Amino acid sequence: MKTLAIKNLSKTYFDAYQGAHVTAVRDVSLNVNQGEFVAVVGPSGCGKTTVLNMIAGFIPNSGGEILLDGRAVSGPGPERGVVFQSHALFPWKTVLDNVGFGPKMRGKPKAECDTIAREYIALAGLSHAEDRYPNELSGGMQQRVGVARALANHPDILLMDEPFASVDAQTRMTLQEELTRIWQERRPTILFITHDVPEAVFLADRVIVLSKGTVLDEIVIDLPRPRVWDDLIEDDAFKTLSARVLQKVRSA
Ligand SMILES: Nc1ncnc2c1ncn2[C@@H]1O[C@H](COP(=O)(O)OP(=O)(O)OP(=O)(O)O)[C@@H](O)[C@H]1O
Repeated sequence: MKTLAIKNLSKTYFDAYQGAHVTAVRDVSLNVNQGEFVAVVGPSGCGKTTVLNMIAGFIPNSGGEILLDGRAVSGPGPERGVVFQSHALFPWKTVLDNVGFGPKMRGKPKAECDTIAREYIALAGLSHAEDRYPNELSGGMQQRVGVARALANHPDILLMDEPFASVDAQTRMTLQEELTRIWQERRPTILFITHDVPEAVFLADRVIVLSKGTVLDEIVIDLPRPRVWDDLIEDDAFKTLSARVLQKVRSA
């Protein structure tokens, strides 16, 4: 069982403007079990991205520990796939080569990279666009490529930092539905950061509310799957859970 276990994690930055240390994350403990979809919500500045960046290994932690499958995280690694708001695709590579980049880096021959890439491109509903370049794609399509590229690496965990924040509301809802479909088909372990409460409740099995750098509450989302907006938007259980999470975030 490949569990992400975070224990008493903390992060202190030196803020050059204030000329002082600021604590961005304090004493955060949380687990994400294999195949689970966990969302972290909280107001701006509560430390969401800092937590994700430490798990990704992009920045060192100041205290506590991060264990993936029992091993301490030190630096970035292919077993942790990351999807950001800005998709960071290679502009000079086609969709096929963007998605096949991870397998290529792992030394796989070109034909195998293409086969793996095509599988995930199809999963993301982009088979018709595999020869296109990123600047020929809409924002929503670019984000789908980012998800496919991360999954093609077969990561133990997918770390997603506000991946749908820069697309329009309609596309965002479609991407949320697609992500839950992909999750149900493949069951990747996902830690999803967002400040959008309905998004967190729609996607996750569990929502963790972060406040001022620490865990305020954890709410189990026991809504049935598959989840589609047409069913949930007026669903009483969805509304009640969203209101509960929102209340926590507002009290944060
Ligand atoms: N490199 C840095 N140097 C100094 N302070 C930082 C740095 N990065 C983040 N901080 C501070 O740490 C705190 C947490 O920031 P973080 O970006 O993790 O929050 P967030 O919850 O992701 O916010 P948002 O939703 O606005 O992205 C904030 O007070 C921020 O100003």
